[in-house]
Amino acid sequence: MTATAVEIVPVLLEESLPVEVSTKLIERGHARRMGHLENYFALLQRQELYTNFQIYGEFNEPVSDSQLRESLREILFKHPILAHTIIPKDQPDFRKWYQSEKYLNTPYPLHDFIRILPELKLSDILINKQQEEYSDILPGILNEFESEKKITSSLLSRASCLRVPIYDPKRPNWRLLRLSPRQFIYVSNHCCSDAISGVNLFQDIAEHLSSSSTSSSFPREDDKNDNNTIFNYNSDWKFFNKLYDPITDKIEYRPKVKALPKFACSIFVKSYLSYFNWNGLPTMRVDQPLPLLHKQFQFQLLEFTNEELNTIRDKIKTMGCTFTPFLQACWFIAMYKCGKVFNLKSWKEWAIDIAVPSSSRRFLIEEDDNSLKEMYKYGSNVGGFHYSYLISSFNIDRSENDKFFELVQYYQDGYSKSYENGDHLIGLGIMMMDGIVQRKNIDKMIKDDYLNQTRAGVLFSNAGFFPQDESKKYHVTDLVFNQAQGSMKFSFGLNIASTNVNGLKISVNVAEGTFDETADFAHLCNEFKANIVSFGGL
Ligand SMILES: CC(=O)SCCNC(=O)CCNC(=O)[C@H](O)C(C)(C)COP(=O)(O)OP(=O)(O)OC[C@H]1O[C@@H](n2cnc3c(N)ncnc32)[C@H](O)[C@@H]1OP(=O)(O)O
Repeated sequence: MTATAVEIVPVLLEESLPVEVSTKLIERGHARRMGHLENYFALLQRQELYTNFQIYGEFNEPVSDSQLRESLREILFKHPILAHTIIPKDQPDFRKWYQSEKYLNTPYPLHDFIRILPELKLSDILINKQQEEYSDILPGILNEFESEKKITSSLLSRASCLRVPIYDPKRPNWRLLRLSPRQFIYVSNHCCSDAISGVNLFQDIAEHLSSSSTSSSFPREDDKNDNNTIFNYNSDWKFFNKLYDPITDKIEYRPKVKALPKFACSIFVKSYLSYFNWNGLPTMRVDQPLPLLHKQFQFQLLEFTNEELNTIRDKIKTMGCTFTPFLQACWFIAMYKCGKVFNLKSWKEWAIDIAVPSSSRRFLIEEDDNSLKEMYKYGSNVGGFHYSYLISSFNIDRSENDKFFELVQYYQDGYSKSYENGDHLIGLGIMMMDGIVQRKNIDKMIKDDYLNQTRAGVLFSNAGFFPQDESKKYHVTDLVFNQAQGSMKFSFGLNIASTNVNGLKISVNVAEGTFDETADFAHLCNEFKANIVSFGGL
């Protein structure tokens, strides 16, 4: 990196507390500064680089507003990270401030504070009750749902444009959208939340409703029992657990110096020897007018029943593999065979990059029980690797089962190694290194890296398999995970989740301009589906 003005401006240490954060709140563990990873997701919002991710969740039974309110009350006391908001820097127009040259040219090694909200009402959570704020987008989503009564590609496409503002003094960084008495969409701007958190919220609501007795564990003061209030901090603060320490305090994301040459090589391959989406539009900020934002990605939802999922799971298990590398191989072969993605004549196009996010909770070291994993079940607790794969290795026909599973095994080995050798954390860990945090403005670094760039490969995000106990009075019957890449430089996005009730759901998206015709994207998705059917033993 070259020397820039960023390096010579003295580090600004914000020693004084913002007015919204008292020492009392900090002592109670109800306010603290964000960690490096939490700050990364906050900067994606303040620099307008990412819209949201969603988890569509369906319950077997209707869930009323009052059931929802009571469940959230219990869950939020236990997991106060769900009740947080971020406190902006003390600037009159703080949104402009975060995008000003002055801010962007100053390193801020101390990140902004989060604190538990002073009060939370169900109407702060339910988008349906925020008609005014969402007037441009909500009617379209609800009308779309009314006509189909189920989750569809075009509904996901609309939902991918929802925004959840950060730095809201009254509302947290997530919302619920009620589609019907049983069907909801969890929408998060990714601040202190990830796909697993969204799934956990649905599962915890079902768990609470299945087990709830008539008396609450957290009695309310009578006058607050207004059918809307979830909590009031002043009267309820004793019920809240402490906010956990940022996961980056528990897990070392920062790479060892000896890992850096390999990382530099991989950047070289990604930059000079890889697939680039020259036809697509360059990446842009996400604060675009809605019609333009809506057009940026095309979506397709692929569905497999639970019986089909079981067959696939059995087949890949007998081959000694897990699900993600299997799907990954099916996808790349489809990209190759559809004939419309790779420019096979270019001497520079050898590889394509793939980023696979993972839950970094796997790296938490439990002392005596599972309490740490339980504590961190909500949060932006992710890692992931970002590799390049040889395009020529994808040339496999559906008749070549052995060759196919050799490729899956190769990916599988890569996964296993990445959990041990630090590859899983290095991409995010680089921006947490002291030399960078102390000397650079991270917002600027990421913004410059993400914006106005040609898109490249694939963001392959598998939230996982979430088995449900169908004997429980309330349980989750369906999950769909969806997001658009925003300014993250990927042309293709796959977001995956499954249950043992309604099976496997894969939301695939492609950036505008990648294909000349809509039919080409449909063809790619059909190839992908046909590969899953064929190699999955269906
Ligand atoms: C907006 C955002 O939040 S982005 C981040 C979202 N993504 C995540 O959080 C990623 C969470 N997932 C993980 O961390 C995963 O471990 C990965 C993606 C790194 C690797 O996945 P895998 O190697 O497929 O599986 P993993 O070892 O976790 O799987 C456990 C089991 O579930 C199976 N499985 C995993 N995903 C699925 C699925 N979608 N459907 C069915 N079964 C699945 C595996 O095959 C494996 O089965 P087995 O125990 O019978 O062998």
